This record gives sequence, structure tokens and C-alpha cells, in this order.
Amino acid sequence: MPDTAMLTVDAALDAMLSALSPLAPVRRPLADCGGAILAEPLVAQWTQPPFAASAMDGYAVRSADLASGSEALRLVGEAAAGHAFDGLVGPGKAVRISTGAPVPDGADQVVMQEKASREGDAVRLTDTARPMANIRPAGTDFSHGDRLLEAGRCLSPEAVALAAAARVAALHIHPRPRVAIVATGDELVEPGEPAGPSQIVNSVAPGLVELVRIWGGEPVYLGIARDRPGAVRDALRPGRDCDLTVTVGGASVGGHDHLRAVFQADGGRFAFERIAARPGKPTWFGTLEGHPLLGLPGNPVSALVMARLFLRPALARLGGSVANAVFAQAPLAVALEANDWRETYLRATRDEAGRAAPLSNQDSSALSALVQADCLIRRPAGASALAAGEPVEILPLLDRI
Ligand SMILES: Nc1nc2c(c(=O)[nH]1)N[C@H]1C(S)=C(S)[C@@H](COP(=O)(O)OP(=O)(O)OC[C@H]3O[C@@H](n4cnc5c(N)ncnc54)[C@H](O)[C@@H]3O)O[C@H]1N2
Ligand code: MOO
Repeated sequence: MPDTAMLTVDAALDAMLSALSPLAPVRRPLADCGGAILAEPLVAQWTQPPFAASAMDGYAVRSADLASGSEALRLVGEAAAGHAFDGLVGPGKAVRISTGAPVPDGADQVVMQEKASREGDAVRLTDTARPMANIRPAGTDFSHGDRLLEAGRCLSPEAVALAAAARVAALHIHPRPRVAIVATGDELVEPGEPAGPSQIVNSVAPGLVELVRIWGGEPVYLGIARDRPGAVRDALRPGRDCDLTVTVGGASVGGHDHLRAVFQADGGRFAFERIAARPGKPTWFGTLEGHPLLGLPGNPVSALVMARLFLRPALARLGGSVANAVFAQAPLAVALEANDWRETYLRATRDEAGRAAPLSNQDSSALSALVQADCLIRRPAGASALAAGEPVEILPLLDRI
């Protein structure tokens, strides 16, 4: 049954986002800006190219000299990339030029070398007059003072290259949020460690570390807190230096789930305590002396699906942008039963025709099914039964390779 501490996914998301604010911008050298969100527009500090440049290896000439279509011109020098030809290209003259070199004064066409034959300092060109052919005028790409990117844009690798081309050596960016990750539970061992008879491997934390990285944050893994209040408190403490703490497990109602009790005893305030979602019901969020904590359930699928719905938008908000889950539509390959009061995310695959079908294993501990899925089908709370062919909302798992 619904209860008052249990919010819908949308209401919980709103509650979480309104408790988070973007981190203060910092100025960083360009080499440290990749993947960050711009806190100021990117403004070109010069014109690119800064001079009219050749787009081909060949000969810089006056187009008027090519009227007959097969002219012999006299070679008077060379313009190489990084080394301009200082003289003038007069009538009947040509300058050897390489791609990227400044086009010398007087020339208004570059003839590619495939259309040239040379004998000593005579060069015969088989090209017609085409003023400005193979020349990139100054500012072909952008001009000094152009606003190349607005604040709020992510600095993709291509955008870093653009900033470099625009002679911008440092930028104000929203820093990458530092995210402390704490796993909880006596049953957990780290990958590669020996496991006792009742133990399993901590699989969620390594997955979260990767997600935080992919989503533009800096993961700070703090290890496994054992099931004692003191151990939980000790494990959480170093996370205060980060911008957000994400905990895994200990979120439900079991006698060994100490996380919520420690959080509350230390003065933490919940923004929400549970959500009406399947998987992921025990997901919670709150702040402790201003420090935000997102509590993910221990079941690996629950944790990683909820990370997509909550951790990603949280990271985006701290980093100065928005990245709420974006749903698409797909027709169903099979019929679906009516849904109950919990918004449900079904692990699903799409066939060649793009029709989505849930995988048979929907257990919230089954990582193999999550990895097999290429999308999640979203079933709203109270959704009625659907026939094959009817449309459903899907969340593509885009960062899957
Ligand atoms: N009586 C009830 N029991 C449970 C309820 C409930 O409402 N009433 N909710 C269930 C749901 S839904 C979920 S989800 C789980 C989540 O519980 P917790 O967040 O407290 O997680 P744990 O109890 O610590 O662990 C659950 C499960 O996941 C395994 N686990 C935990 N951490 C990891 C990790 N880092 N890597 C891999 N696996 C992990 C753990 O061993 C358990 O098997 O509670 C239900 N119970
Ligand atoms: O919400 Mo639990 O995540 O259904 O397994």
C-alpha cells in the first residue's frame, strides 16, 4: 500500500533536485576541462584561420592567368605551412604552396599539384580560372569575438579542440562533482577477495564507480561498511569532503540495515524515504549538515536502475546542467499485464523491427539480465494491460557499448 513517506519517481526527483545546487564555477586550464560544463560562454580569442590559407598542396596563382586552361607560369618561391612567402605573385608567376600555408599577396587561386607539371622554374597548369578555388579565407571557421559555445554546454572532446583553436587556454567550468561511494553489508567481499560461505561479491560499487565517471563525476570509493552503526558512521565520515555520498544497501527495513538509523541519529533529514517504484522501492535521499546523501538499494539491478533515474540527474545538477532520463517510444513485441501502484522498469530488448519485449528474468538481483537488456520499459503506476503492437515508453541504455 502507498504510504506518506513514499513518493512517486517524479516527486522524489523534484525533491532531490531542489535540495541540490550547482557547484561554484572554477577556472581551469583547458587540459582539465574535458567533460565539464561551461560556466561562461566560449568566446573566440582570434580568427580561424587567421589568414587566407591554402586548402591544397599545389601552386598559388592569379586566376586571370589561367584563362586559356593550359598556362606555363614561372615559379618565384614557396609558401610552406608556418612559412609565408613574403613577395607578391605577379602576372605570369606562381608560388609553390602547401596545405595550410598563407596564400601570398596577388594570388587568388590555388591549383592542386595533380593538375601541374613542372620543368625547372616553369610550371604548366591544366586548370581553369576559378577565383578563390582551394583557398580558405580568413575566418572560414570563426572570427575573433564570436561566441562559439554558450554557458551550460558540455565540453566534449570536439569542443576542447574548438577552444584550443580559438586560443582559449583556460575556462570557467562547473567542477566535476566528487561522489563518495559506500557499500554496506557483512555479506560483501570485494572482487578477487576470498569469500566465506554466506558471502557475495560487492558488484554494485564497481558499477557505480564507472557510472559516476561516465556521467561526468569523480568517484571516490570508500569501501564496505560492516553492519554495525559505528562502522557505518566511520565509513560515511570521509564522504563529507565530497559533493555527494551514494550508499548501497542497508536501505530497507532489516534489523541489520543501520544506514537510515545512523543518518537520522546524526541529524540527517530525509527529502524522501522510499519511492513507489519497482525495482528500487527503498531508494532514499536526504541531507546531513548540508551534505547530500543518495541511498540506493542493495539489490544490484535496483541500485543501477535507480542510479540512472536519480544519480545521473543529481550529478548533472551539481555540475550545472540537466540530465533527467529521456524516454523514447517503442511498440511492444508481446502483450503486458496491467501494472500495480509501483512505477515499474522492466529490463527489455528490442528486435530488428524495434519492438520491445521484457526479458524473462526480472529479478532485482539479476545483473546478467540487466546487461542483456538494451532498454528499460517504463510502466506507469496503475497502467492498464497492453496488447502486442501498442506503444510503450522506453529508456534506452545508451551508454551501453
Ligand atoms: N520486509 C521487507 N524486506 C525487503 C523489502 C521490504 O520492503 N520489506 N524491500 C526489498 C527490496 S524492494 C529491496 S531492493 C531490498 C533492498 O534492501 P537494502 O537496500 O536494505 O539492501 P540490503 O538488504 O543490504 O541488500 C539487499 C540485497 O542486495 C545485496 N547487496 C547489497 N549490497 C550489495 C552490493 N554492494 N553488491 C552486490 N549485492 C549487494 C545483498 O546481499 C542482498 O542480497 O530489500 C528487500 N527486502
Ligand atoms: O525495489 Mo527492490 O529494488 O524491488 O528489489
